[in-house]
Amino acid sequence: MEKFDVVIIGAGPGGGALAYDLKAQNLKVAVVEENLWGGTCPNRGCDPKKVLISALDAKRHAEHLVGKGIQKAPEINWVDLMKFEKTFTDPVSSGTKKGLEDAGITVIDGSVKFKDAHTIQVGEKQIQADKFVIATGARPGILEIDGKKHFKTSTDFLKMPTMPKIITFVGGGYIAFEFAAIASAAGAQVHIVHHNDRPLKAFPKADVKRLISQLEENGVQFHFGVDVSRIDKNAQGFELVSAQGFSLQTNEVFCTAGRVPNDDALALEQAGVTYSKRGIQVNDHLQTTAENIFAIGDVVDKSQPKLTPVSGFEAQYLAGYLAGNQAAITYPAIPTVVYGETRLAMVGIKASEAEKDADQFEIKDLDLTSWFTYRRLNEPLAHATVITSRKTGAVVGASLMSSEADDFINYFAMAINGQLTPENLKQTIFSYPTAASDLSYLI
Ligand SMILES: Cc1cc2nc3c(=O)[nH]c(=O)nc-3n(C[C@H](O)[C@H](O)[C@H](O)COP(=O)(O)OP(=O)(O)OC[C@H]3O[C@@H](n4cnc5c(N)ncnc54)[C@H](O)[C@@H]3O)c2cc1C
Ligand SMILES: NC(=O)c1ccc[n+]([C@@H]2O[C@H](COP(=O)([O-])OP(=O)(O)OC[C@H]3O[C@@H](n4cnc5c(N)ncnc54)[C@H](O)[C@@H]3O)[C@@H](O)[C@H]2O)c1
Repeated sequence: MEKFDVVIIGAGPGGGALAYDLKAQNLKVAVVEENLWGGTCPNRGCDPKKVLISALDAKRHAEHLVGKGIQKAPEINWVDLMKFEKTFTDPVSSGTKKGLEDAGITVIDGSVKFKDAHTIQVGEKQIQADKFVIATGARPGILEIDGKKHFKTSTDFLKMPTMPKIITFVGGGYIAFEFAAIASAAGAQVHIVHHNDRPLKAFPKADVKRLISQLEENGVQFHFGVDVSRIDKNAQGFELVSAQGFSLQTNEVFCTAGRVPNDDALALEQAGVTYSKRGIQVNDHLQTTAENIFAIGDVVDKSQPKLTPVSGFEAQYLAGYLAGNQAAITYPAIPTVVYGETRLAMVGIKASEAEKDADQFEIKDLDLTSWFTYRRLNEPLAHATVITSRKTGAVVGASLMSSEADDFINYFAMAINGQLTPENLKQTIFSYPTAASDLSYLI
């Protein structure tokens, strides 16, 4: 039976990064992957999504400048866009696997099941290790309703050969908002059906309201307070039905009501690892309830957002811990972004929390549409909410909305993590005219 120092289960951004770090410590490392090497982000998540966002950007930027130097806005050709997207996704799996192999890491294809805390089964093979790291990520969740087999998922959307005339997303989270923006820019009639009145719940209510208005102006239709209970197939496509009498006809329906951790097929009971529908339970060393088994990334039950750089941060932490650094994991302020024509980005303390402690925090709420940075693009929506500490002057939180907010939020993340004050910022010269050169007017 083959034996390793560490076996990593799952070759996504978390597992992949950890494998290189542990190999650099001269450990005998193997990675097991059951699907595409590279995991969700580069194959069926962030990266292909952002390729589609590039086409949306080109169209919307041009639209805003029609009559201001641009003659006509371009149209998105979905078939060509998909071909372009494939040039990014097609090489990922083989390239990732080869990269690991070339670094001297053992790569094994197959699904893992634990036999005990030191042994796994992969196909016919049993493999032993001193330590295991579970980095199996998450998969699209499917609502338990009649006709659920008709649901398509985010993975299907990102390889959809043609854009349907009418497209519906059930569940108003990151994926629904991002794909709705893409699909409507590509010419589809788009619906988002959400079970309550609070989509994108983690983001500030006022910002989400602005985003909804913008999407509505682009033709997206929202249906709030609707619990879809059945999907019926018919000649035109599908009918979505609720017990309260809601009915909607669509050509395709996507379940975008959250993702579920891949912790249920690993036979974790055999290894003494505690897990639930929320993910694998870990302590502040990312150690599971089995002493020699750790977990990182989207498969972990945690309060931090489940994002690629968070999986990478945990991989980096765990490599340090296994090398002997005993400190508990502490997360920096984590920026999160909803992509679309206007990005909605936030980091640090939210305005809703700061409002409760007005003695401690100052909140600036600014419409930026008339600022040079956004007026030159004739952007319809540019907004910033910035929260600073009254005591130190340091920035502690921000939420930003603009076509540049996905990049711009990173300056705020650095300012928060570095506890930068306006005085510190004055010591930096930013290139001008850029969004960053507006920083001193915002903080
Ligand atoms: C549509 C979409 C868009 C997204 N956009 C963004 C974004 O813009 N920015 C961002 O930061 N994040 C984004 N995310 C989230 C991001 O993709 C994840 O947070 C990230 O991929 C998590 O990395 P991971 O390594 O923890 O897990 P994953 O990337 O999911 O990798 C886990 C791997 O484990 C494998 N595996 C599972 N079970 C087993 C088993 N039993 N045996 C062997 N292998 C197994 C899987 O096949 C997979 O390859 C997006 C996700 C989706 C779906
Ligand atoms: N830009 C990014 O960073 C990005 C983009 C896409 C995905 N992701 C990651 O993937 C995760 C999953 O994305 P997602 O959009 O599927 O999930 P999500 O958790 O962001 O949103 C799911 C939404 O569905 C709603 N919902 C739940 N049950 C429902 C029902 N029965 N009917 C209608 N609505 C229902 C929830 O209230 C929630 O608002 C994200 O949380 C994030 O971790 C990140």
